Amino acid sequence: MVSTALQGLKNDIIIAKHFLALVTKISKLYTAYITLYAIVNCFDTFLIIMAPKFIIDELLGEQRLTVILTIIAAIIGLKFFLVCIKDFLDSKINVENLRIKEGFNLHIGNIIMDMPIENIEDPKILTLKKKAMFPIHDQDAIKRMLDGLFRILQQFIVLITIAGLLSILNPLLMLALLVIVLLNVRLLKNNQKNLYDFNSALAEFDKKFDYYQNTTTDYSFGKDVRLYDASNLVIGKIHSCVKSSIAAFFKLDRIQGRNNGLINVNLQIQTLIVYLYLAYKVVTKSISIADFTMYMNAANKFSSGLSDILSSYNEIRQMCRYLENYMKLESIPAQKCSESSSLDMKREPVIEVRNVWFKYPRSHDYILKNISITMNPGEKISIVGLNGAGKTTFIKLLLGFYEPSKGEIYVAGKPIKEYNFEEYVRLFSVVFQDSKLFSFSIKENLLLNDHYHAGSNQVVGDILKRVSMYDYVNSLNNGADSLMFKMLDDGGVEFSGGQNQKLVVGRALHKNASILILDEATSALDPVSEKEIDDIIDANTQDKLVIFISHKLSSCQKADKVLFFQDGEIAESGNHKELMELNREYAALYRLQMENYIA
Ligand SMILES: Nc1ncnc2c1ncn2[C@@H]1O[C@H](COP(=O)(O)OP(=O)(O)OP(=O)(O)O)[C@@H](O)[C@H]1O
Repeated sequence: MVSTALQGLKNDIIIAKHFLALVTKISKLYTAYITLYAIVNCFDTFLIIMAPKFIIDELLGEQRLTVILTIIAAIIGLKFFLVCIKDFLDSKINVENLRIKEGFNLHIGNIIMDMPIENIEDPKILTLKKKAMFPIHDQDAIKRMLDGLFRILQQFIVLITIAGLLSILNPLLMLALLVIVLLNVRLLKNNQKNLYDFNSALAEFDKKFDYYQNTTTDYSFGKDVRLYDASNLVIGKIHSCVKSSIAAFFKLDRIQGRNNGLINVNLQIQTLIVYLYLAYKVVTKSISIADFTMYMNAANKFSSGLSDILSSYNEIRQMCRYLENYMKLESIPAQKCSESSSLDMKREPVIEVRNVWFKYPRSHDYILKNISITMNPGEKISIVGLNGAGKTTFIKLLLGFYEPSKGEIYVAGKPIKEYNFEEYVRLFSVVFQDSKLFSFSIKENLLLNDHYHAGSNQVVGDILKRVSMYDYVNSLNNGADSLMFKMLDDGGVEFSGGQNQKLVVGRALHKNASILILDEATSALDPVSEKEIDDIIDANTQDKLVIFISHKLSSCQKADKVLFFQDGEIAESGNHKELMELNREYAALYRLQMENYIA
């Protein structure tokens, strides 16, 4: 039991130290301001305890007007000085607190951007992200933890002084105060445990609520919601989510209310004990009226100080529980590992897929089964198959987003996992059907990090010409500097699905990587644009390995190799002619598609 408690304490110290170090890295001044605040608060407390004694002593003693006025002036002056310092520190701490929040946002953003894609798709990681960010955004966890640490420091100084004062009067009185404080701490601890459980449950509700809410406001969902009359279903899900979170809130409120009531009763009992004891001391002339006031203040400050230390500690523990999730998220290794070997640029990036099996994390069934294939530079490879056959999954493995469950993929003679990820993905230009454009300018979207470079306007012009968008973009008021989409600015430009896809293809061609992957890249294009883009791709990728996934089997005719995926396996492979002669599934599907076109 004791060792578990010690282990818990050790854990909390590690967490607190970690966050203190992170905070100091973001803002060096924050800890300095908050320490100064704690020291000023100590002075304030001593002033509250001692000041009345001096006045009352003089009032009940010699009653010298000048002395009384001097004491009052000194107290007011000192109090004013302390308040000014506290106000000054408060404003500084608030500013630094904002800086720290932003710093943590940036930190978490970097962690997520560096995370392997498989983690970003993982619902458990999404919940962990929610749980990690919730306390920082909604609970002010960092500030509360640091406040707690410095409150403990402050109260510790105060308590040692008061404990000495009260022990001289009567050690038993101190013991009684200690017992009541401990009872209250237990109740507070119970409150905090319930609050933690509640907030953990709330993160789950929040994740669902955000998703459902998004379906009501996101334009891309909006179309389907209206067309398929799904609004009742979505609203029903929001209602049930809200109902569950309200029920959890009521439960929390009931427990907190009961505990807070008991804490108040204990506090009243404590006040009664101290009043009775000090009154007895005054009646028996053991202490003066001024001493009565001073001891009364000291006793109040002692119990409130001790409660504060213990509740601060509980608060720190609770914040540590919250922040553990943040540390768990931080501990997820980034996609790249720096000691990985470099790509040998002199070697041709031949891809050899050797007996690869794959299932998604936490899934039972293999999505890819015993895939083996070699792909050489300059080859045009078409991957086809019915929905769900595993085509995109295969691409995700090639890109190193996921590692095979069994088998290995070699590129330029080395397993993918031995490469530095950032360097490895430079080999690929990829266009997915749902590739994203950002709400940035057209130029930034096309060039990304290269948009700062000199001559970037010329480069953008060339890209736009290649994808037949030059005239259209030039006709816009701000040309290639026009902001895309209206999310951030009403003046943003909204392109059609096909135009967006042309820009995505332009971005991929500009990257000029050795391997081009097109996953249904031209599915949103009209026949004229599709032919244009196909020609552009053909003209720009002569020496490159091009892998394209398409449901239009006619596109396979120009491929050097067609891989027909069926239930996660390469069921047929060869060129179009060979597969037609084989006269199996591919040939049947091809004929079916041709008949449909003719019909
Ligand atoms: N992130 C994921 N987690 C778990 N299963 C997944 C995930 N992504 C895809 N799957 C499953 O893997 C299987 C293959 O999906 P994949 O997207 O690779 O098929 P596809 O051949 O590209 O299909 P389509 O032609 O419809 O695009 C599907 O059954 C799908 O449900």
